Amino acid sequence: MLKTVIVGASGYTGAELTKMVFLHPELELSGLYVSENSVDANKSIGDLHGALKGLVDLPLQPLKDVSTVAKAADVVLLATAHEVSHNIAPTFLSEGCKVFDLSGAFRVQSDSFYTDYYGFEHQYSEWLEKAVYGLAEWNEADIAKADLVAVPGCYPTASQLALKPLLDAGLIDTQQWPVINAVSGVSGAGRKASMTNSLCEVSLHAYGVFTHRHQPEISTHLGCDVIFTPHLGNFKRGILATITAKLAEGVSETQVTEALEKAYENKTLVRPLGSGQSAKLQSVQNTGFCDIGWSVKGQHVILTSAIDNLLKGAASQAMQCINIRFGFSPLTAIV
Ligand SMILES: NC(=O)C1=CN([C@@H]2O[C@H](COP(=O)(O)OP(=O)(O)OC[C@H]3O[C@@H](n4cnc5c(N)ncnc54)[C@H](OP(=O)(O)O)[C@@H]3O)[C@@H](O)[C@H]2O)C=CC1
Ligand SMILES: CC(=O)N[C@@H](CCC(=O)OP(=O)(O)O)C(=O)O
Repeated sequence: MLKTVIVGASGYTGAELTKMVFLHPELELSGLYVSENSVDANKSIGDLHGALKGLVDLPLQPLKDVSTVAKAADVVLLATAHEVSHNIAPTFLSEGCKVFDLSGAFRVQSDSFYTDYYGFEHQYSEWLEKAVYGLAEWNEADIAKADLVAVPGCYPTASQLALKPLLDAGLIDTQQWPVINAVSGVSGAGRKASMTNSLCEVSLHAYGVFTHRHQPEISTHLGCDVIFTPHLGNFKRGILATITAKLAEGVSETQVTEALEKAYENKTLVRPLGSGQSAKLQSVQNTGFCDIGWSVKGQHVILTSAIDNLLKGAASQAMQCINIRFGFSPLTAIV
């Protein structure tokens, strides 16, 4: 059994991770942590997240000495804000832990990206270079050898899973940048209350127009410029991305269908729905699936991609990466 620690366990993705680690036959939940001065320190996680009550009643321990926690752990899941992950991941790594980071702290291998989009200067270029991007269906070989996995963001997961098969097959005319409009539920903003993510205050609106940090994350990993506009919707969880792209000259609907079906033929967690179908949130909420639908008219394709932001967009994708890294059966603790 691998001793597994979750930092940021009281948050939305932390609670999802806690449940999956509890269910995993090869992982032992050895510690749940929050910040040193957290208002939730020493509370039982089951008292904060009722769904866990009676299953996992471990206390949320204040994270004081990272080195000591690291020495007693094999696997570390960081469900913490970007800068927190950036600050503590290197200590876990230097103690030999395998680290799976849900934040954006190690996703894009460029120092200036962090000053431009995250507001802090990256201090750990060597770890940034070694980090493996955890887009599970596409990066298995590297994930299987990684010490540090940077689990992709939620919008980047939904967007890339739909576009990548078509780009890799050369079916997109990249002179016209694919346009991604995506709507997320408010749990995407985390558990801490604020006016911008209060369910009663949220209407349906775009945000981060031309400035959201997921635009460069998507472009970098796809190797193709995109226009990305996120929207916030007044529902709890899920992301629906609607993507419009221009097809290369002469590409048919059949080629689009074949590329998507071939890419995911042995990948249970990504479900190509078929031509003329639209992905919908209801089918993926509270699951680790990504559903993809598409339609072609003339030289354009419209793809729809739906995921649960907390699961496929974060915690269950992290669990896929753990399963790949340690050679466990791919769906363990997910389905
Ligand atoms: N929500 C989503 O849909 C997605 C989130 N992510 C990323 O995953 C990470 C976690 O997100 P989410 O679960 O939504 O966040 P939450 O805000 O819900 O939870 C954050 C957690 O981190 C803890 N924390 C804060 N500061 C520290 C610290 N210094 N040391 C240890 N623990 C700390 C918080 O507890 P306390 O403050 O009480 O200490 C809490 O447990 C973020 O990086 C986010 O960007 C990625 C994809 C999707
Ligand atoms: C609705 C909402 O606020 N969503 C978050 C994205 C959550 C996510 O994917 O997290 P990373 O920050 O780890 O990339 C946002 O737009 O900032």
